[in-house]
Amino acid sequence: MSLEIKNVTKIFGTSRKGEGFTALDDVSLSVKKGSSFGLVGESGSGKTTLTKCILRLESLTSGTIRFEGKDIHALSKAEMRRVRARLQIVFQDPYASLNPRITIHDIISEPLIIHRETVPMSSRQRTERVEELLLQVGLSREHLFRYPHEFSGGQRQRIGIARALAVKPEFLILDEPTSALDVSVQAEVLNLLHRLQDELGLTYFFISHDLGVIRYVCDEVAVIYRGKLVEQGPVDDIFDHPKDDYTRMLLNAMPDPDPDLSPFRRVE
Ligand SMILES: Nc1ncnc2c1ncn2[C@@H]1O[C@H](COP(=O)(O)OP(=O)(O)OP(=O)(O)O)[C@@H](O)[C@H]1O
Repeated sequence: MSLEIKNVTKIFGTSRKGEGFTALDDVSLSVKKGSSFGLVGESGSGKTTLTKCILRLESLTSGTIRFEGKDIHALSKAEMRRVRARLQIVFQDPYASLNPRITIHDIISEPLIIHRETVPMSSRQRTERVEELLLQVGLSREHLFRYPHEFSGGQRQRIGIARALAVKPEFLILDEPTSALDVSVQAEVLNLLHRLQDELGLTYFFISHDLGVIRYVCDEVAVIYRGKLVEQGPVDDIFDHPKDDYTRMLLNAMPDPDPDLSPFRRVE
């Protein structure tokens, strides 16, 4: 198993009297190596909190999170640094997540510099790696020394993906990676993610409030509502035979439940 989350509870602002806000309530899920696991839920349901707990940016109130068998919240700082190199994140907003003042070369090089102990490289090797990554995500060498404002939203998200792949991670957290993009551009980025998963054997933890995207990308899905997982299982089972009222409500609110009519058709 790549990622195993067991009975995770996160309570914010616990006082001595034990009061607080329960953002995650006894959440358990497992992500198989090489699969795409979708986490779907409306705004405020706890998706970001769970991501932060996986990345150890938030502590847990109780429960465990294991990445490749290692208890993330029990690792030393040095061990956690090594885990972080294998577990990267692509952020929702490709406009906000790229520093406008530095070149694409420097943006994509950043993780290679941060993780230089784990992945030692000369500056020449770094530039070669950045060039290779640009080609991998459908950009080219001539983009190396340009700045983020010279790119479209879809191209910026490709740069964000290249940055996440720089240190050759096994696991990508994709936090609403296409929700800031136009629908036609979303499909391109999703097709790119599919191709990269096949080529590089990546495992995806895909966060979205968009069920169309989840159905297109994921093998398994968990539905989160007010910090609780209300339903989880293979995507087709959950979409075709939802058991929970909240899942049914989400599916009914979906504008286009027929995947054959979806703009997210896979381009082989
Ligand atoms: N540091 C914090 N202190 C107190 N409450 C918090 C904190 N962080 C998040 N919360 C609360 O936890 C709940 C879950 O928030 P979270 O950001 O995880 O939701 P989300 O599903 O990611 O939403 P969105 O899709 O809007 O990003 C929200 O009610 C939020 O107000």
